[in-house]
This record gives sequence, structure tokens and C-alpha cells, in this order.
Amino acid sequence: MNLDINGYLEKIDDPVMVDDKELQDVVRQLDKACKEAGFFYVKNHGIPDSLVKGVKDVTRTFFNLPYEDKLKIKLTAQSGYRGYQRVGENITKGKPDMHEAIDSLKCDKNMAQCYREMKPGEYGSLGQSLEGSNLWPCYPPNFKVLMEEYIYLLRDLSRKIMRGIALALGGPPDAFEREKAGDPFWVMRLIGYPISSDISEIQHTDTGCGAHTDYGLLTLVNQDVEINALQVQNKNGEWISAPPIPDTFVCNIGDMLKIWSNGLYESTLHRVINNSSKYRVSVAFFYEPNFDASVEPFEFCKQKTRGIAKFDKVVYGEHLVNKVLNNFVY
Ligand SMILES: N=C(N)NCCCC[C@H](N)C(=O)O
Ligand SMILES: O=C(O)CCC(=O)C(=O)O
Ligand SMILES: [Fe+2]
Repeated sequence: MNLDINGYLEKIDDPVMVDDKELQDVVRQLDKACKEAGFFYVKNHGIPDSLVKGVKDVTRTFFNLPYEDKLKIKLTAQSGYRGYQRVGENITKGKPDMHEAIDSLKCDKNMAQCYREMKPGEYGSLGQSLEGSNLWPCYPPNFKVLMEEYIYLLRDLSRKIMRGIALALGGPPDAFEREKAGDPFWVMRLIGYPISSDISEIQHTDTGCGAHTDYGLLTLVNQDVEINALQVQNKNGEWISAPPIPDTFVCNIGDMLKIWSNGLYESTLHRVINNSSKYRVSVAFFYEPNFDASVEPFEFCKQKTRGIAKFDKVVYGEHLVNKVLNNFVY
């Protein structure tokens, strides 16, 4: 499903407009897509083409650098899991993935990282493993400026889509704001998937990224054009291809939305297989709850599901740290 959200975006922050027909149309489609497919595309999303393309271009340029240069911003536990990870260093279901990536950039002096910034001690011992300084590459030179602009705009776009999802679930439009995801612990991952023949025998696995669900609320994927590699599992367990559609983002549901919605929406199981003859890049923006958000089924969702909570309460930061600590090898 490819949702045209142009008019919707203009109205979704305006309380007077909640009953607007065009807006409600998009809300209905969001509900259907989240229930049936677990993913959807958005078009006319208002993010400039030049920026959408620009972040992929600098990502490609970075991965093209000599290995030694990329290692200058290597991801380690000491860097708060922010920085560059080599092919085979990301683990999904116990198996190395055939991709390289930059995780978590954020601004501090002249370096970068892609998680929302976290000051030492901000979330006590829970946050400690994700505190870290920034690892922006020096090259390409426009890298940091582009990424910051992109993060700023994607955050707001995600917030607006979450308002529609709140309505789709039958809640108030601001259900995910304030102490829920008003200070989202967003993550951005810049990912490169080499072609199979460029990967050494010992690093070979079947997937560029193994089957997984994302951890938070909503993921917006900016896919490489022309390469068909992302796959999503449907309710019948079949893998459905999610090909790139020009000028769109692919959106999928994370684990915390599953819990808040009490399972009305499932988190989307997906994987990446690059069988093409080209190096694939993608830029995934993860819109997540507040780091210290306590997540449990919304009352208005429970009412639609026989009043019984299907999931226990979790603190988002705990869920994330558990995932991250099992995600990487060095
Ligand atoms: N922040 C997100 N969603 N990152 C997804 C990374 C790929 C899956 C991860 N190795 C895992 O096993 O979960
Ligand atoms: O590369 C993609 O299209 C998706 C990447 C992904 O699923 C992830 O990093 O969580
Ligand atoms: Fe994912």
C-alpha cells in the first residue's frame, strides 16, 4: 500500500481537522496496512528529493573509502555502540549478516553518531552502555550536515505518522507524545550490502540482514533505487518482496508499537537479501519511544482486545540495551 500523505501532513497537527475526510482516509489506510501487511509505503512525504538521494550518495561514498579510513570510526562498546561496523559484525539470530553499517551518529565536536545524544549519567546505569562520543566521518565533508538535516526532518515526519497511527488505533492523536515518545530515542543506520561475490567464503551467509523485527515504534527505510532486496513476512509466513518505489519510504512497525497496541499491530518480521549484481545502500531511520518510556498496552487498545493485556510492561531502554548487547561481534 502506497499512501499519499501530502494533505494529511498539513492537517494532522491541527485539532480542528481530526474529522477531515482526507485525513480520515489516510488513517483508515494506515489501520488496514498495519493490520494486514505490517508495512506500507508513504509518498508525497515532503522530504526533499535532493536530501533523500543525498544521504544515500554520501553513504555510498563513505563505504567506498579504503578500509583503514572506515575503521577510524569503528563501532565499539566504548563508543556507546556508535560508529562503523564491518561486514559480518552484525549478528541476527546468532548468524553474522553480510552487511556493513554506520550505527548511531550524533553531534559532539567534529565527530558523529546516530543515536539521539545521551549525556553521561542521563539515564543512570540503564543508559550507560549507550553513552558515547560521536563518530562522524571527516569524509565526505558534507556528511554531517546532510545527516543532521535528514534526522531533523524524519523525526518530524515519523511523529506525524504516529499521530495517524494513534487515531487508527482509536486513541487520541497525541497518544505517543510526551512521556511516551515525545523525546524519541531515534536511531539511524546507514547500511551497505556488498554483492555476494565480493564477500569472502568464510563470511558468506544467506542474508544481507537476517530475519528480525525492529525494536521501537516505526522504521522509515530509504532504499537504494532499482535493487530489490528487502523482504517482509506476511501473516501466512510467506516472504513478500518490498521493492524500492521511487520517492517513497518503506515504513514498518517495531516491537514497542506491538506492545502499546496490545497486538492489534504486530511488529514486522523482515530481512534483506541482495542477490543483485550491485552494491546496495539503504538508510534506515528508527523512530523509537523515549529511552525511559514505560511501555504497556494502551487502555483503548485493550478494550478492543477483550480487556486482557497480552504483553508485560517493558522499559524501552532495557529492551534496546538487551538487543544491542547481543547484536555485535568484534
Ligand atoms: N535498530 C535496528 N532495528 N537494527 C536492526 C539490525 C539488524 C538486526 C539485529 N542484528 C537483530 O538481531 O535484532
Ligand atoms: O536495508 C534495509 O532495507 C532494511 C534494514 C533493516 O531492516 C534494519 O537495519 O533494521
Ligand atoms: Fe529492520
